[in-house]
Amino acid sequence: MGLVELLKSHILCHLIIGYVFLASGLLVNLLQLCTLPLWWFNKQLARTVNCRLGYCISSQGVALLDWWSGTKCTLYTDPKDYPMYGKENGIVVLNHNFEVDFLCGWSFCERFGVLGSSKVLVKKELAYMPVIGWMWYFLEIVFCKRKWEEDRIAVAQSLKRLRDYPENFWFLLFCEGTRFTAQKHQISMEVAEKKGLPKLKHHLLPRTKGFWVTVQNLRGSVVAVYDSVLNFRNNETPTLLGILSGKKYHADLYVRRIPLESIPEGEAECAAWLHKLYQEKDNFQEEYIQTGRFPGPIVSSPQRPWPLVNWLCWSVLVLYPLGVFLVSLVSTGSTLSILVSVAFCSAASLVFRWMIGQTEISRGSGYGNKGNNNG
Ligand SMILES: CCCCC/C=C\C/C=C\CCCCCCCC(=O)SCCNC(=O)CCNC(=O)[C@H](O)C(C)(C)COP(=O)(O)OP(=O)(O)OC[C@H]1O[C@@H](n2cnc3c(N)ncnc32)[C@H](O)[C@@H]1OP(=O)(O)O
Ligand SMILES: CCCCCCCCCCCCCCCCCC(=O)OC[C@@H](O)COP(=O)(O)O
Repeated sequence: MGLVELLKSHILCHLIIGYVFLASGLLVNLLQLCTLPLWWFNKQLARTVNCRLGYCISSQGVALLDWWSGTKCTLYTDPKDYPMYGKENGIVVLNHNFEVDFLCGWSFCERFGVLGSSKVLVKKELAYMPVIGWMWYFLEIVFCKRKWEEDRIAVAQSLKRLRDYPENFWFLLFCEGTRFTAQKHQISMEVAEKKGLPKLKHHLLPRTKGFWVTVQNLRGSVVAVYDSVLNFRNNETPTLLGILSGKKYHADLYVRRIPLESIPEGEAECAAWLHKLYQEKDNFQEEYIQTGRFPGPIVSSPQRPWPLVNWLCWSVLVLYPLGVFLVSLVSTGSTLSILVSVAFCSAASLVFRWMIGQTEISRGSGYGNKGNNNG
């Protein structure tokens, strides 16, 4: 292991990265709070400002993936569709097998200039997470309880609000509703069998209501569905802790652009369309596993330097006062103030570790497990 690798895997580096993320993130949350009065005077300006502020947080995740761990993300897509990416609103339908799929998603959003404005249908539990969850309130992210009876009105209302959004956005949908595990897969295939649907090998059976309600409510504002399939080379299953330790992975993403007008309007027809899409996605995954590649050509989608620049700026901004504080603490501080500072740092480290834990499939919810549809 080289010196740089050793350094990247050192806990002190992780603590510094965690501190920069939490301190800058909470500062940005505070700035977002300050934009509240602006919503009354100029809603569109408030939204644009919040997109920029949100970028300050989510691009740190991209910097971690692209620049710190050096993970490569390769795009397979039709070159004819490529110029449209980032220039129109799209619904992204992605498989949900990996703990860092959201980071790869963010990385592609960044490359196409839609990171600050990117949206997702996300479980309500994540709304309470400091920094990310609080940022999402101001970005008008759509939250769901994964209980259709309670979600149907609220989700439709949140979606309707996005119709006049001033920035181009990608709306991410994990139609499987939860991360892939062997047990959830087995149970969802029992449901598929009962419904007379073909079995899927690499996906859970998609939940169709969220997709239908999204397509219905964003019609006219969203132009296309981006059917996306993500996998990692060498059968790797990357983790956020691995990325934090500087481990390099290689992601491959296949994107297929499907015009929204080709999707049926009726609920049953739309559900059937989605089930067919998942059978095709399953075939693409099988092809990847057999051949190590997705169909179609590789299109170069270069990284931009802005996530790194943003990260360095925030690091200077929050590490400098920390340094000054630590020097004065050591030189003039009482034992009590040193103890209080140590306790505070330990609590912040625990919060950071807890946030990372939210990405871990082994700590995932029981939703989709037997007798626990909504756990
Ligand atoms: C590549 C570019 C990427 C771009 C990235 C862009 C943006 C990035 C932005 C942010 C990144 C951050 C990422 C954060 C990640 C976190 C994401 C999540 O939180 S995923 C979880 C939340 N999302 C969803 O659940 C979406 C999918 N779910 C739905 O659509 C649901 O329908 C619902 C609207 C949530 C409602 O949930 P409910 O449980 O009530 O579902 P249903 O009514 O659909 O369920 C009943 C239905 O399902 C059948 N059933 C029962 N058991 C199962 C089972 N195990 N598997 C499948 N189906 C099952 C049951 O028979 C019912 O069937 P029917 O509909 O016929 O009645
Ligand atoms: C410098 C930059 C540092 C960045 C460090 C980032 C620190 C930690 C940030 C955590 C951010 C987490 C935000 C997204 C969490 C995504 C978790 C996820 O994918 O949710 C799963 C749900 O879909 C389904 O849940 P399950 O039913 O599978 O359970």
